[in-house]
Amino acid sequence: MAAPPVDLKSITFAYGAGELRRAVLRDVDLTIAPGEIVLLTGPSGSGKTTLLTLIGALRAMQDGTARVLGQELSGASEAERVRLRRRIGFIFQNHNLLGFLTARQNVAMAMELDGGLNETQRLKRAGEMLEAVGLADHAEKPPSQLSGGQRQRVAVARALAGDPGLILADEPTAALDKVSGQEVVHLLRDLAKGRGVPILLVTHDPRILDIADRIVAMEDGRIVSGAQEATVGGEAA
Ligand SMILES: Nc1ncnc2c1ncn2[C@@H]1O[C@H](COP(=O)(O)OP(=O)(O)OP(=O)(O)O)[C@@H](O)[C@H]1O
Repeated sequence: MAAPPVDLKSITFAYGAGELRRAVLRDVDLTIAPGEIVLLTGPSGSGKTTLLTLIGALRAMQDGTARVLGQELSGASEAERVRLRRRIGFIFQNHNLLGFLTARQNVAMAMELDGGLNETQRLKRAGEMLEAVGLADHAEKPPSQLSGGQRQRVAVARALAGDPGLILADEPTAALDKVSGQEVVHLLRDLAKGRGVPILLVTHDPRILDIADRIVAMEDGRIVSGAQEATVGGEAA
């Protein structure tokens, strides 16, 4: 069986030092299987975003071991973390598109670090990705001329454009109405499933739980349900 793209063991993390030190993750174990879509839920402050940023190599680990796309994060250098980040597609609540670039240029930018393509090829591939998210007619517009749902679809296209091994999404529907939010996550699910890319998505939004293969619930820095992947073809864990 292929190695899991995400394999966390005994992750413990605290912010602050000395008397201000506060544990926000306690002994977290989590495995995500190839192609699996996992939703991470739980009350505000339970540690979801902190866990996502550790997996995304956006902050340094403290205790425990985390293997993400084959890279061990415990003791990893900044250069190793940067290399890993380039292999991950990130989607955030407020889309993080650059206002002075068109939708197509925003998507193409995600491929700049992947030296394999020249600019013409990147812009062509960006156009194909925008078509895949239903925005072929909007490719030359800046984000300010797009609706919230359209912007988030550009963010989906951008996250997938670099052929990532993993997608990490933090509240991608928080700023969207029900219909736009569902459209965005269904699109994300279909594109990721078609490519076999696993997704870890943090959400408070009960309207999108149906896209999940598994729902992981956190409370006060611990996973309280869903830590084990479902056994494919066997009984669920
Ligand atoms: N940079 C930081 N410095 C200090 N404390 C932090 C920092 N970031 C988060 N925290 C605290 O850590 C705890 C966990 O935060 P985190 O953002 O991981 O939770 P969350 O489950 O994602 O919450 P939400 O659903 O509100 O986004 C919270 O109590 C938060 O106040």
